[in-house]
Amino acid sequence: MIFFTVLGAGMLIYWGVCTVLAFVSDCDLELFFYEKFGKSPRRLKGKVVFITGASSGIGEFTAYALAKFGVKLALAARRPNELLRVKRKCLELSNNQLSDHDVLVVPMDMTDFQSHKRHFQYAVQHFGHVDILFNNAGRSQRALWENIELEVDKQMFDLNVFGAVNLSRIALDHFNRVGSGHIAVVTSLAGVMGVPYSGSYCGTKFAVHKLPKNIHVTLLCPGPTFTNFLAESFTDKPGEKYGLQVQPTDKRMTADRCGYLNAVALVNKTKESWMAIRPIIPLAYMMVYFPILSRPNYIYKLRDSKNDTEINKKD
Ligand SMILES: NC(=O)c1ccc[n+]([C@@H]2O[C@H](COP(=O)([O-])OP(=O)(O)OC[C@H]3O[C@@H](n4cnc5c(N)ncnc54)[C@H](O)[C@@H]3O)[C@@H](O)[C@H]2O)c1
Repeated sequence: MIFFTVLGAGMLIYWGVCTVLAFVSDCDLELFFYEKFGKSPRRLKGKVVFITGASSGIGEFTAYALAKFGVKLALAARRPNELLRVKRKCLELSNNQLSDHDVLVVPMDMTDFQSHKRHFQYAVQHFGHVDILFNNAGRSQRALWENIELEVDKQMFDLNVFGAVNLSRIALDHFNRVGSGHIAVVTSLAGVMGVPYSGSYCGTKFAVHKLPKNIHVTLLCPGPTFTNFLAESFTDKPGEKYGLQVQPTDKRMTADRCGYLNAVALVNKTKESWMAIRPIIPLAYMMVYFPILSRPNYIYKLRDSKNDTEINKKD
């Protein structure tokens, strides 16, 4: 009995501290601690990181955050010109820590699974090895779940889930051979708690939270971030893009800040890190610790049972 009382009190204190700190910080308690007192991303200098979706948004800014600390990079995405632009900026930001040879451009489509091995091997041959695979390429969605055509679900799972799964298996084979390695996956807070109008997207993000963990895996869960995300989002129809540009007045984390927090999470090898502007993190803590709050059915039931009582009273 005493054991459970102490355990309960401990959990309440932990939850309280997390929630209070989350109101003053833009990330979860563990990442908040590591940013202040943990290892600096400087320690990643000389490591090789393979980043997918490096041509824009979170992938691009994570590449910049790492380049500033002298991390060697394989930049993968579909558009070679955009990757070359990111490469030039990485070299500039590295302040002479990186040479042209240290930033490799790898044009590839994540849904062309047959090509994954060839592209990953290209980076391995170029650098001699890869230390970290940073699975980031992905697209969101804006659509009412009941209207989504199955083809859209399939395309989304191909990109957000099977692309990362297939490439991670190839990387794992390499990591097993060289005896070390680290896989990171940019999922989302939408993989921690459901968000409206993004049914299949949440499904893809929850799915990658369940990757097997026989190697160190870091799950990175950003909330809303300034990127091309909404412009590129799937809708309910195959081939359509949502096409909404985020506005400077929108409340979102900058991709620059998100990229830096990703670098902190990588060097400190966190298991799961959340990052978002206030007050999304305390909300996430509440949803995770009190999941009943995220079940609208429960609220409806409460309302219905109140109505029933009132009807019964009238009867
Ligand atoms: N922006 C947000 O608010 C937000 C929030 C949570 C999670 N995320 C996640 O962050 C990741 C990056 O998204 P972003 O916000 O930077 O969006 P973005 O559209 O700016 O970047 C997506 C990147 O993925 C690449 N990509 C898309 N399809 C590809 C394909 N078939 N093959 C290879 N590369 C492909 C794009 O070229 C681009 O480089 C995604 O996994 C997304 O789910 C974003």
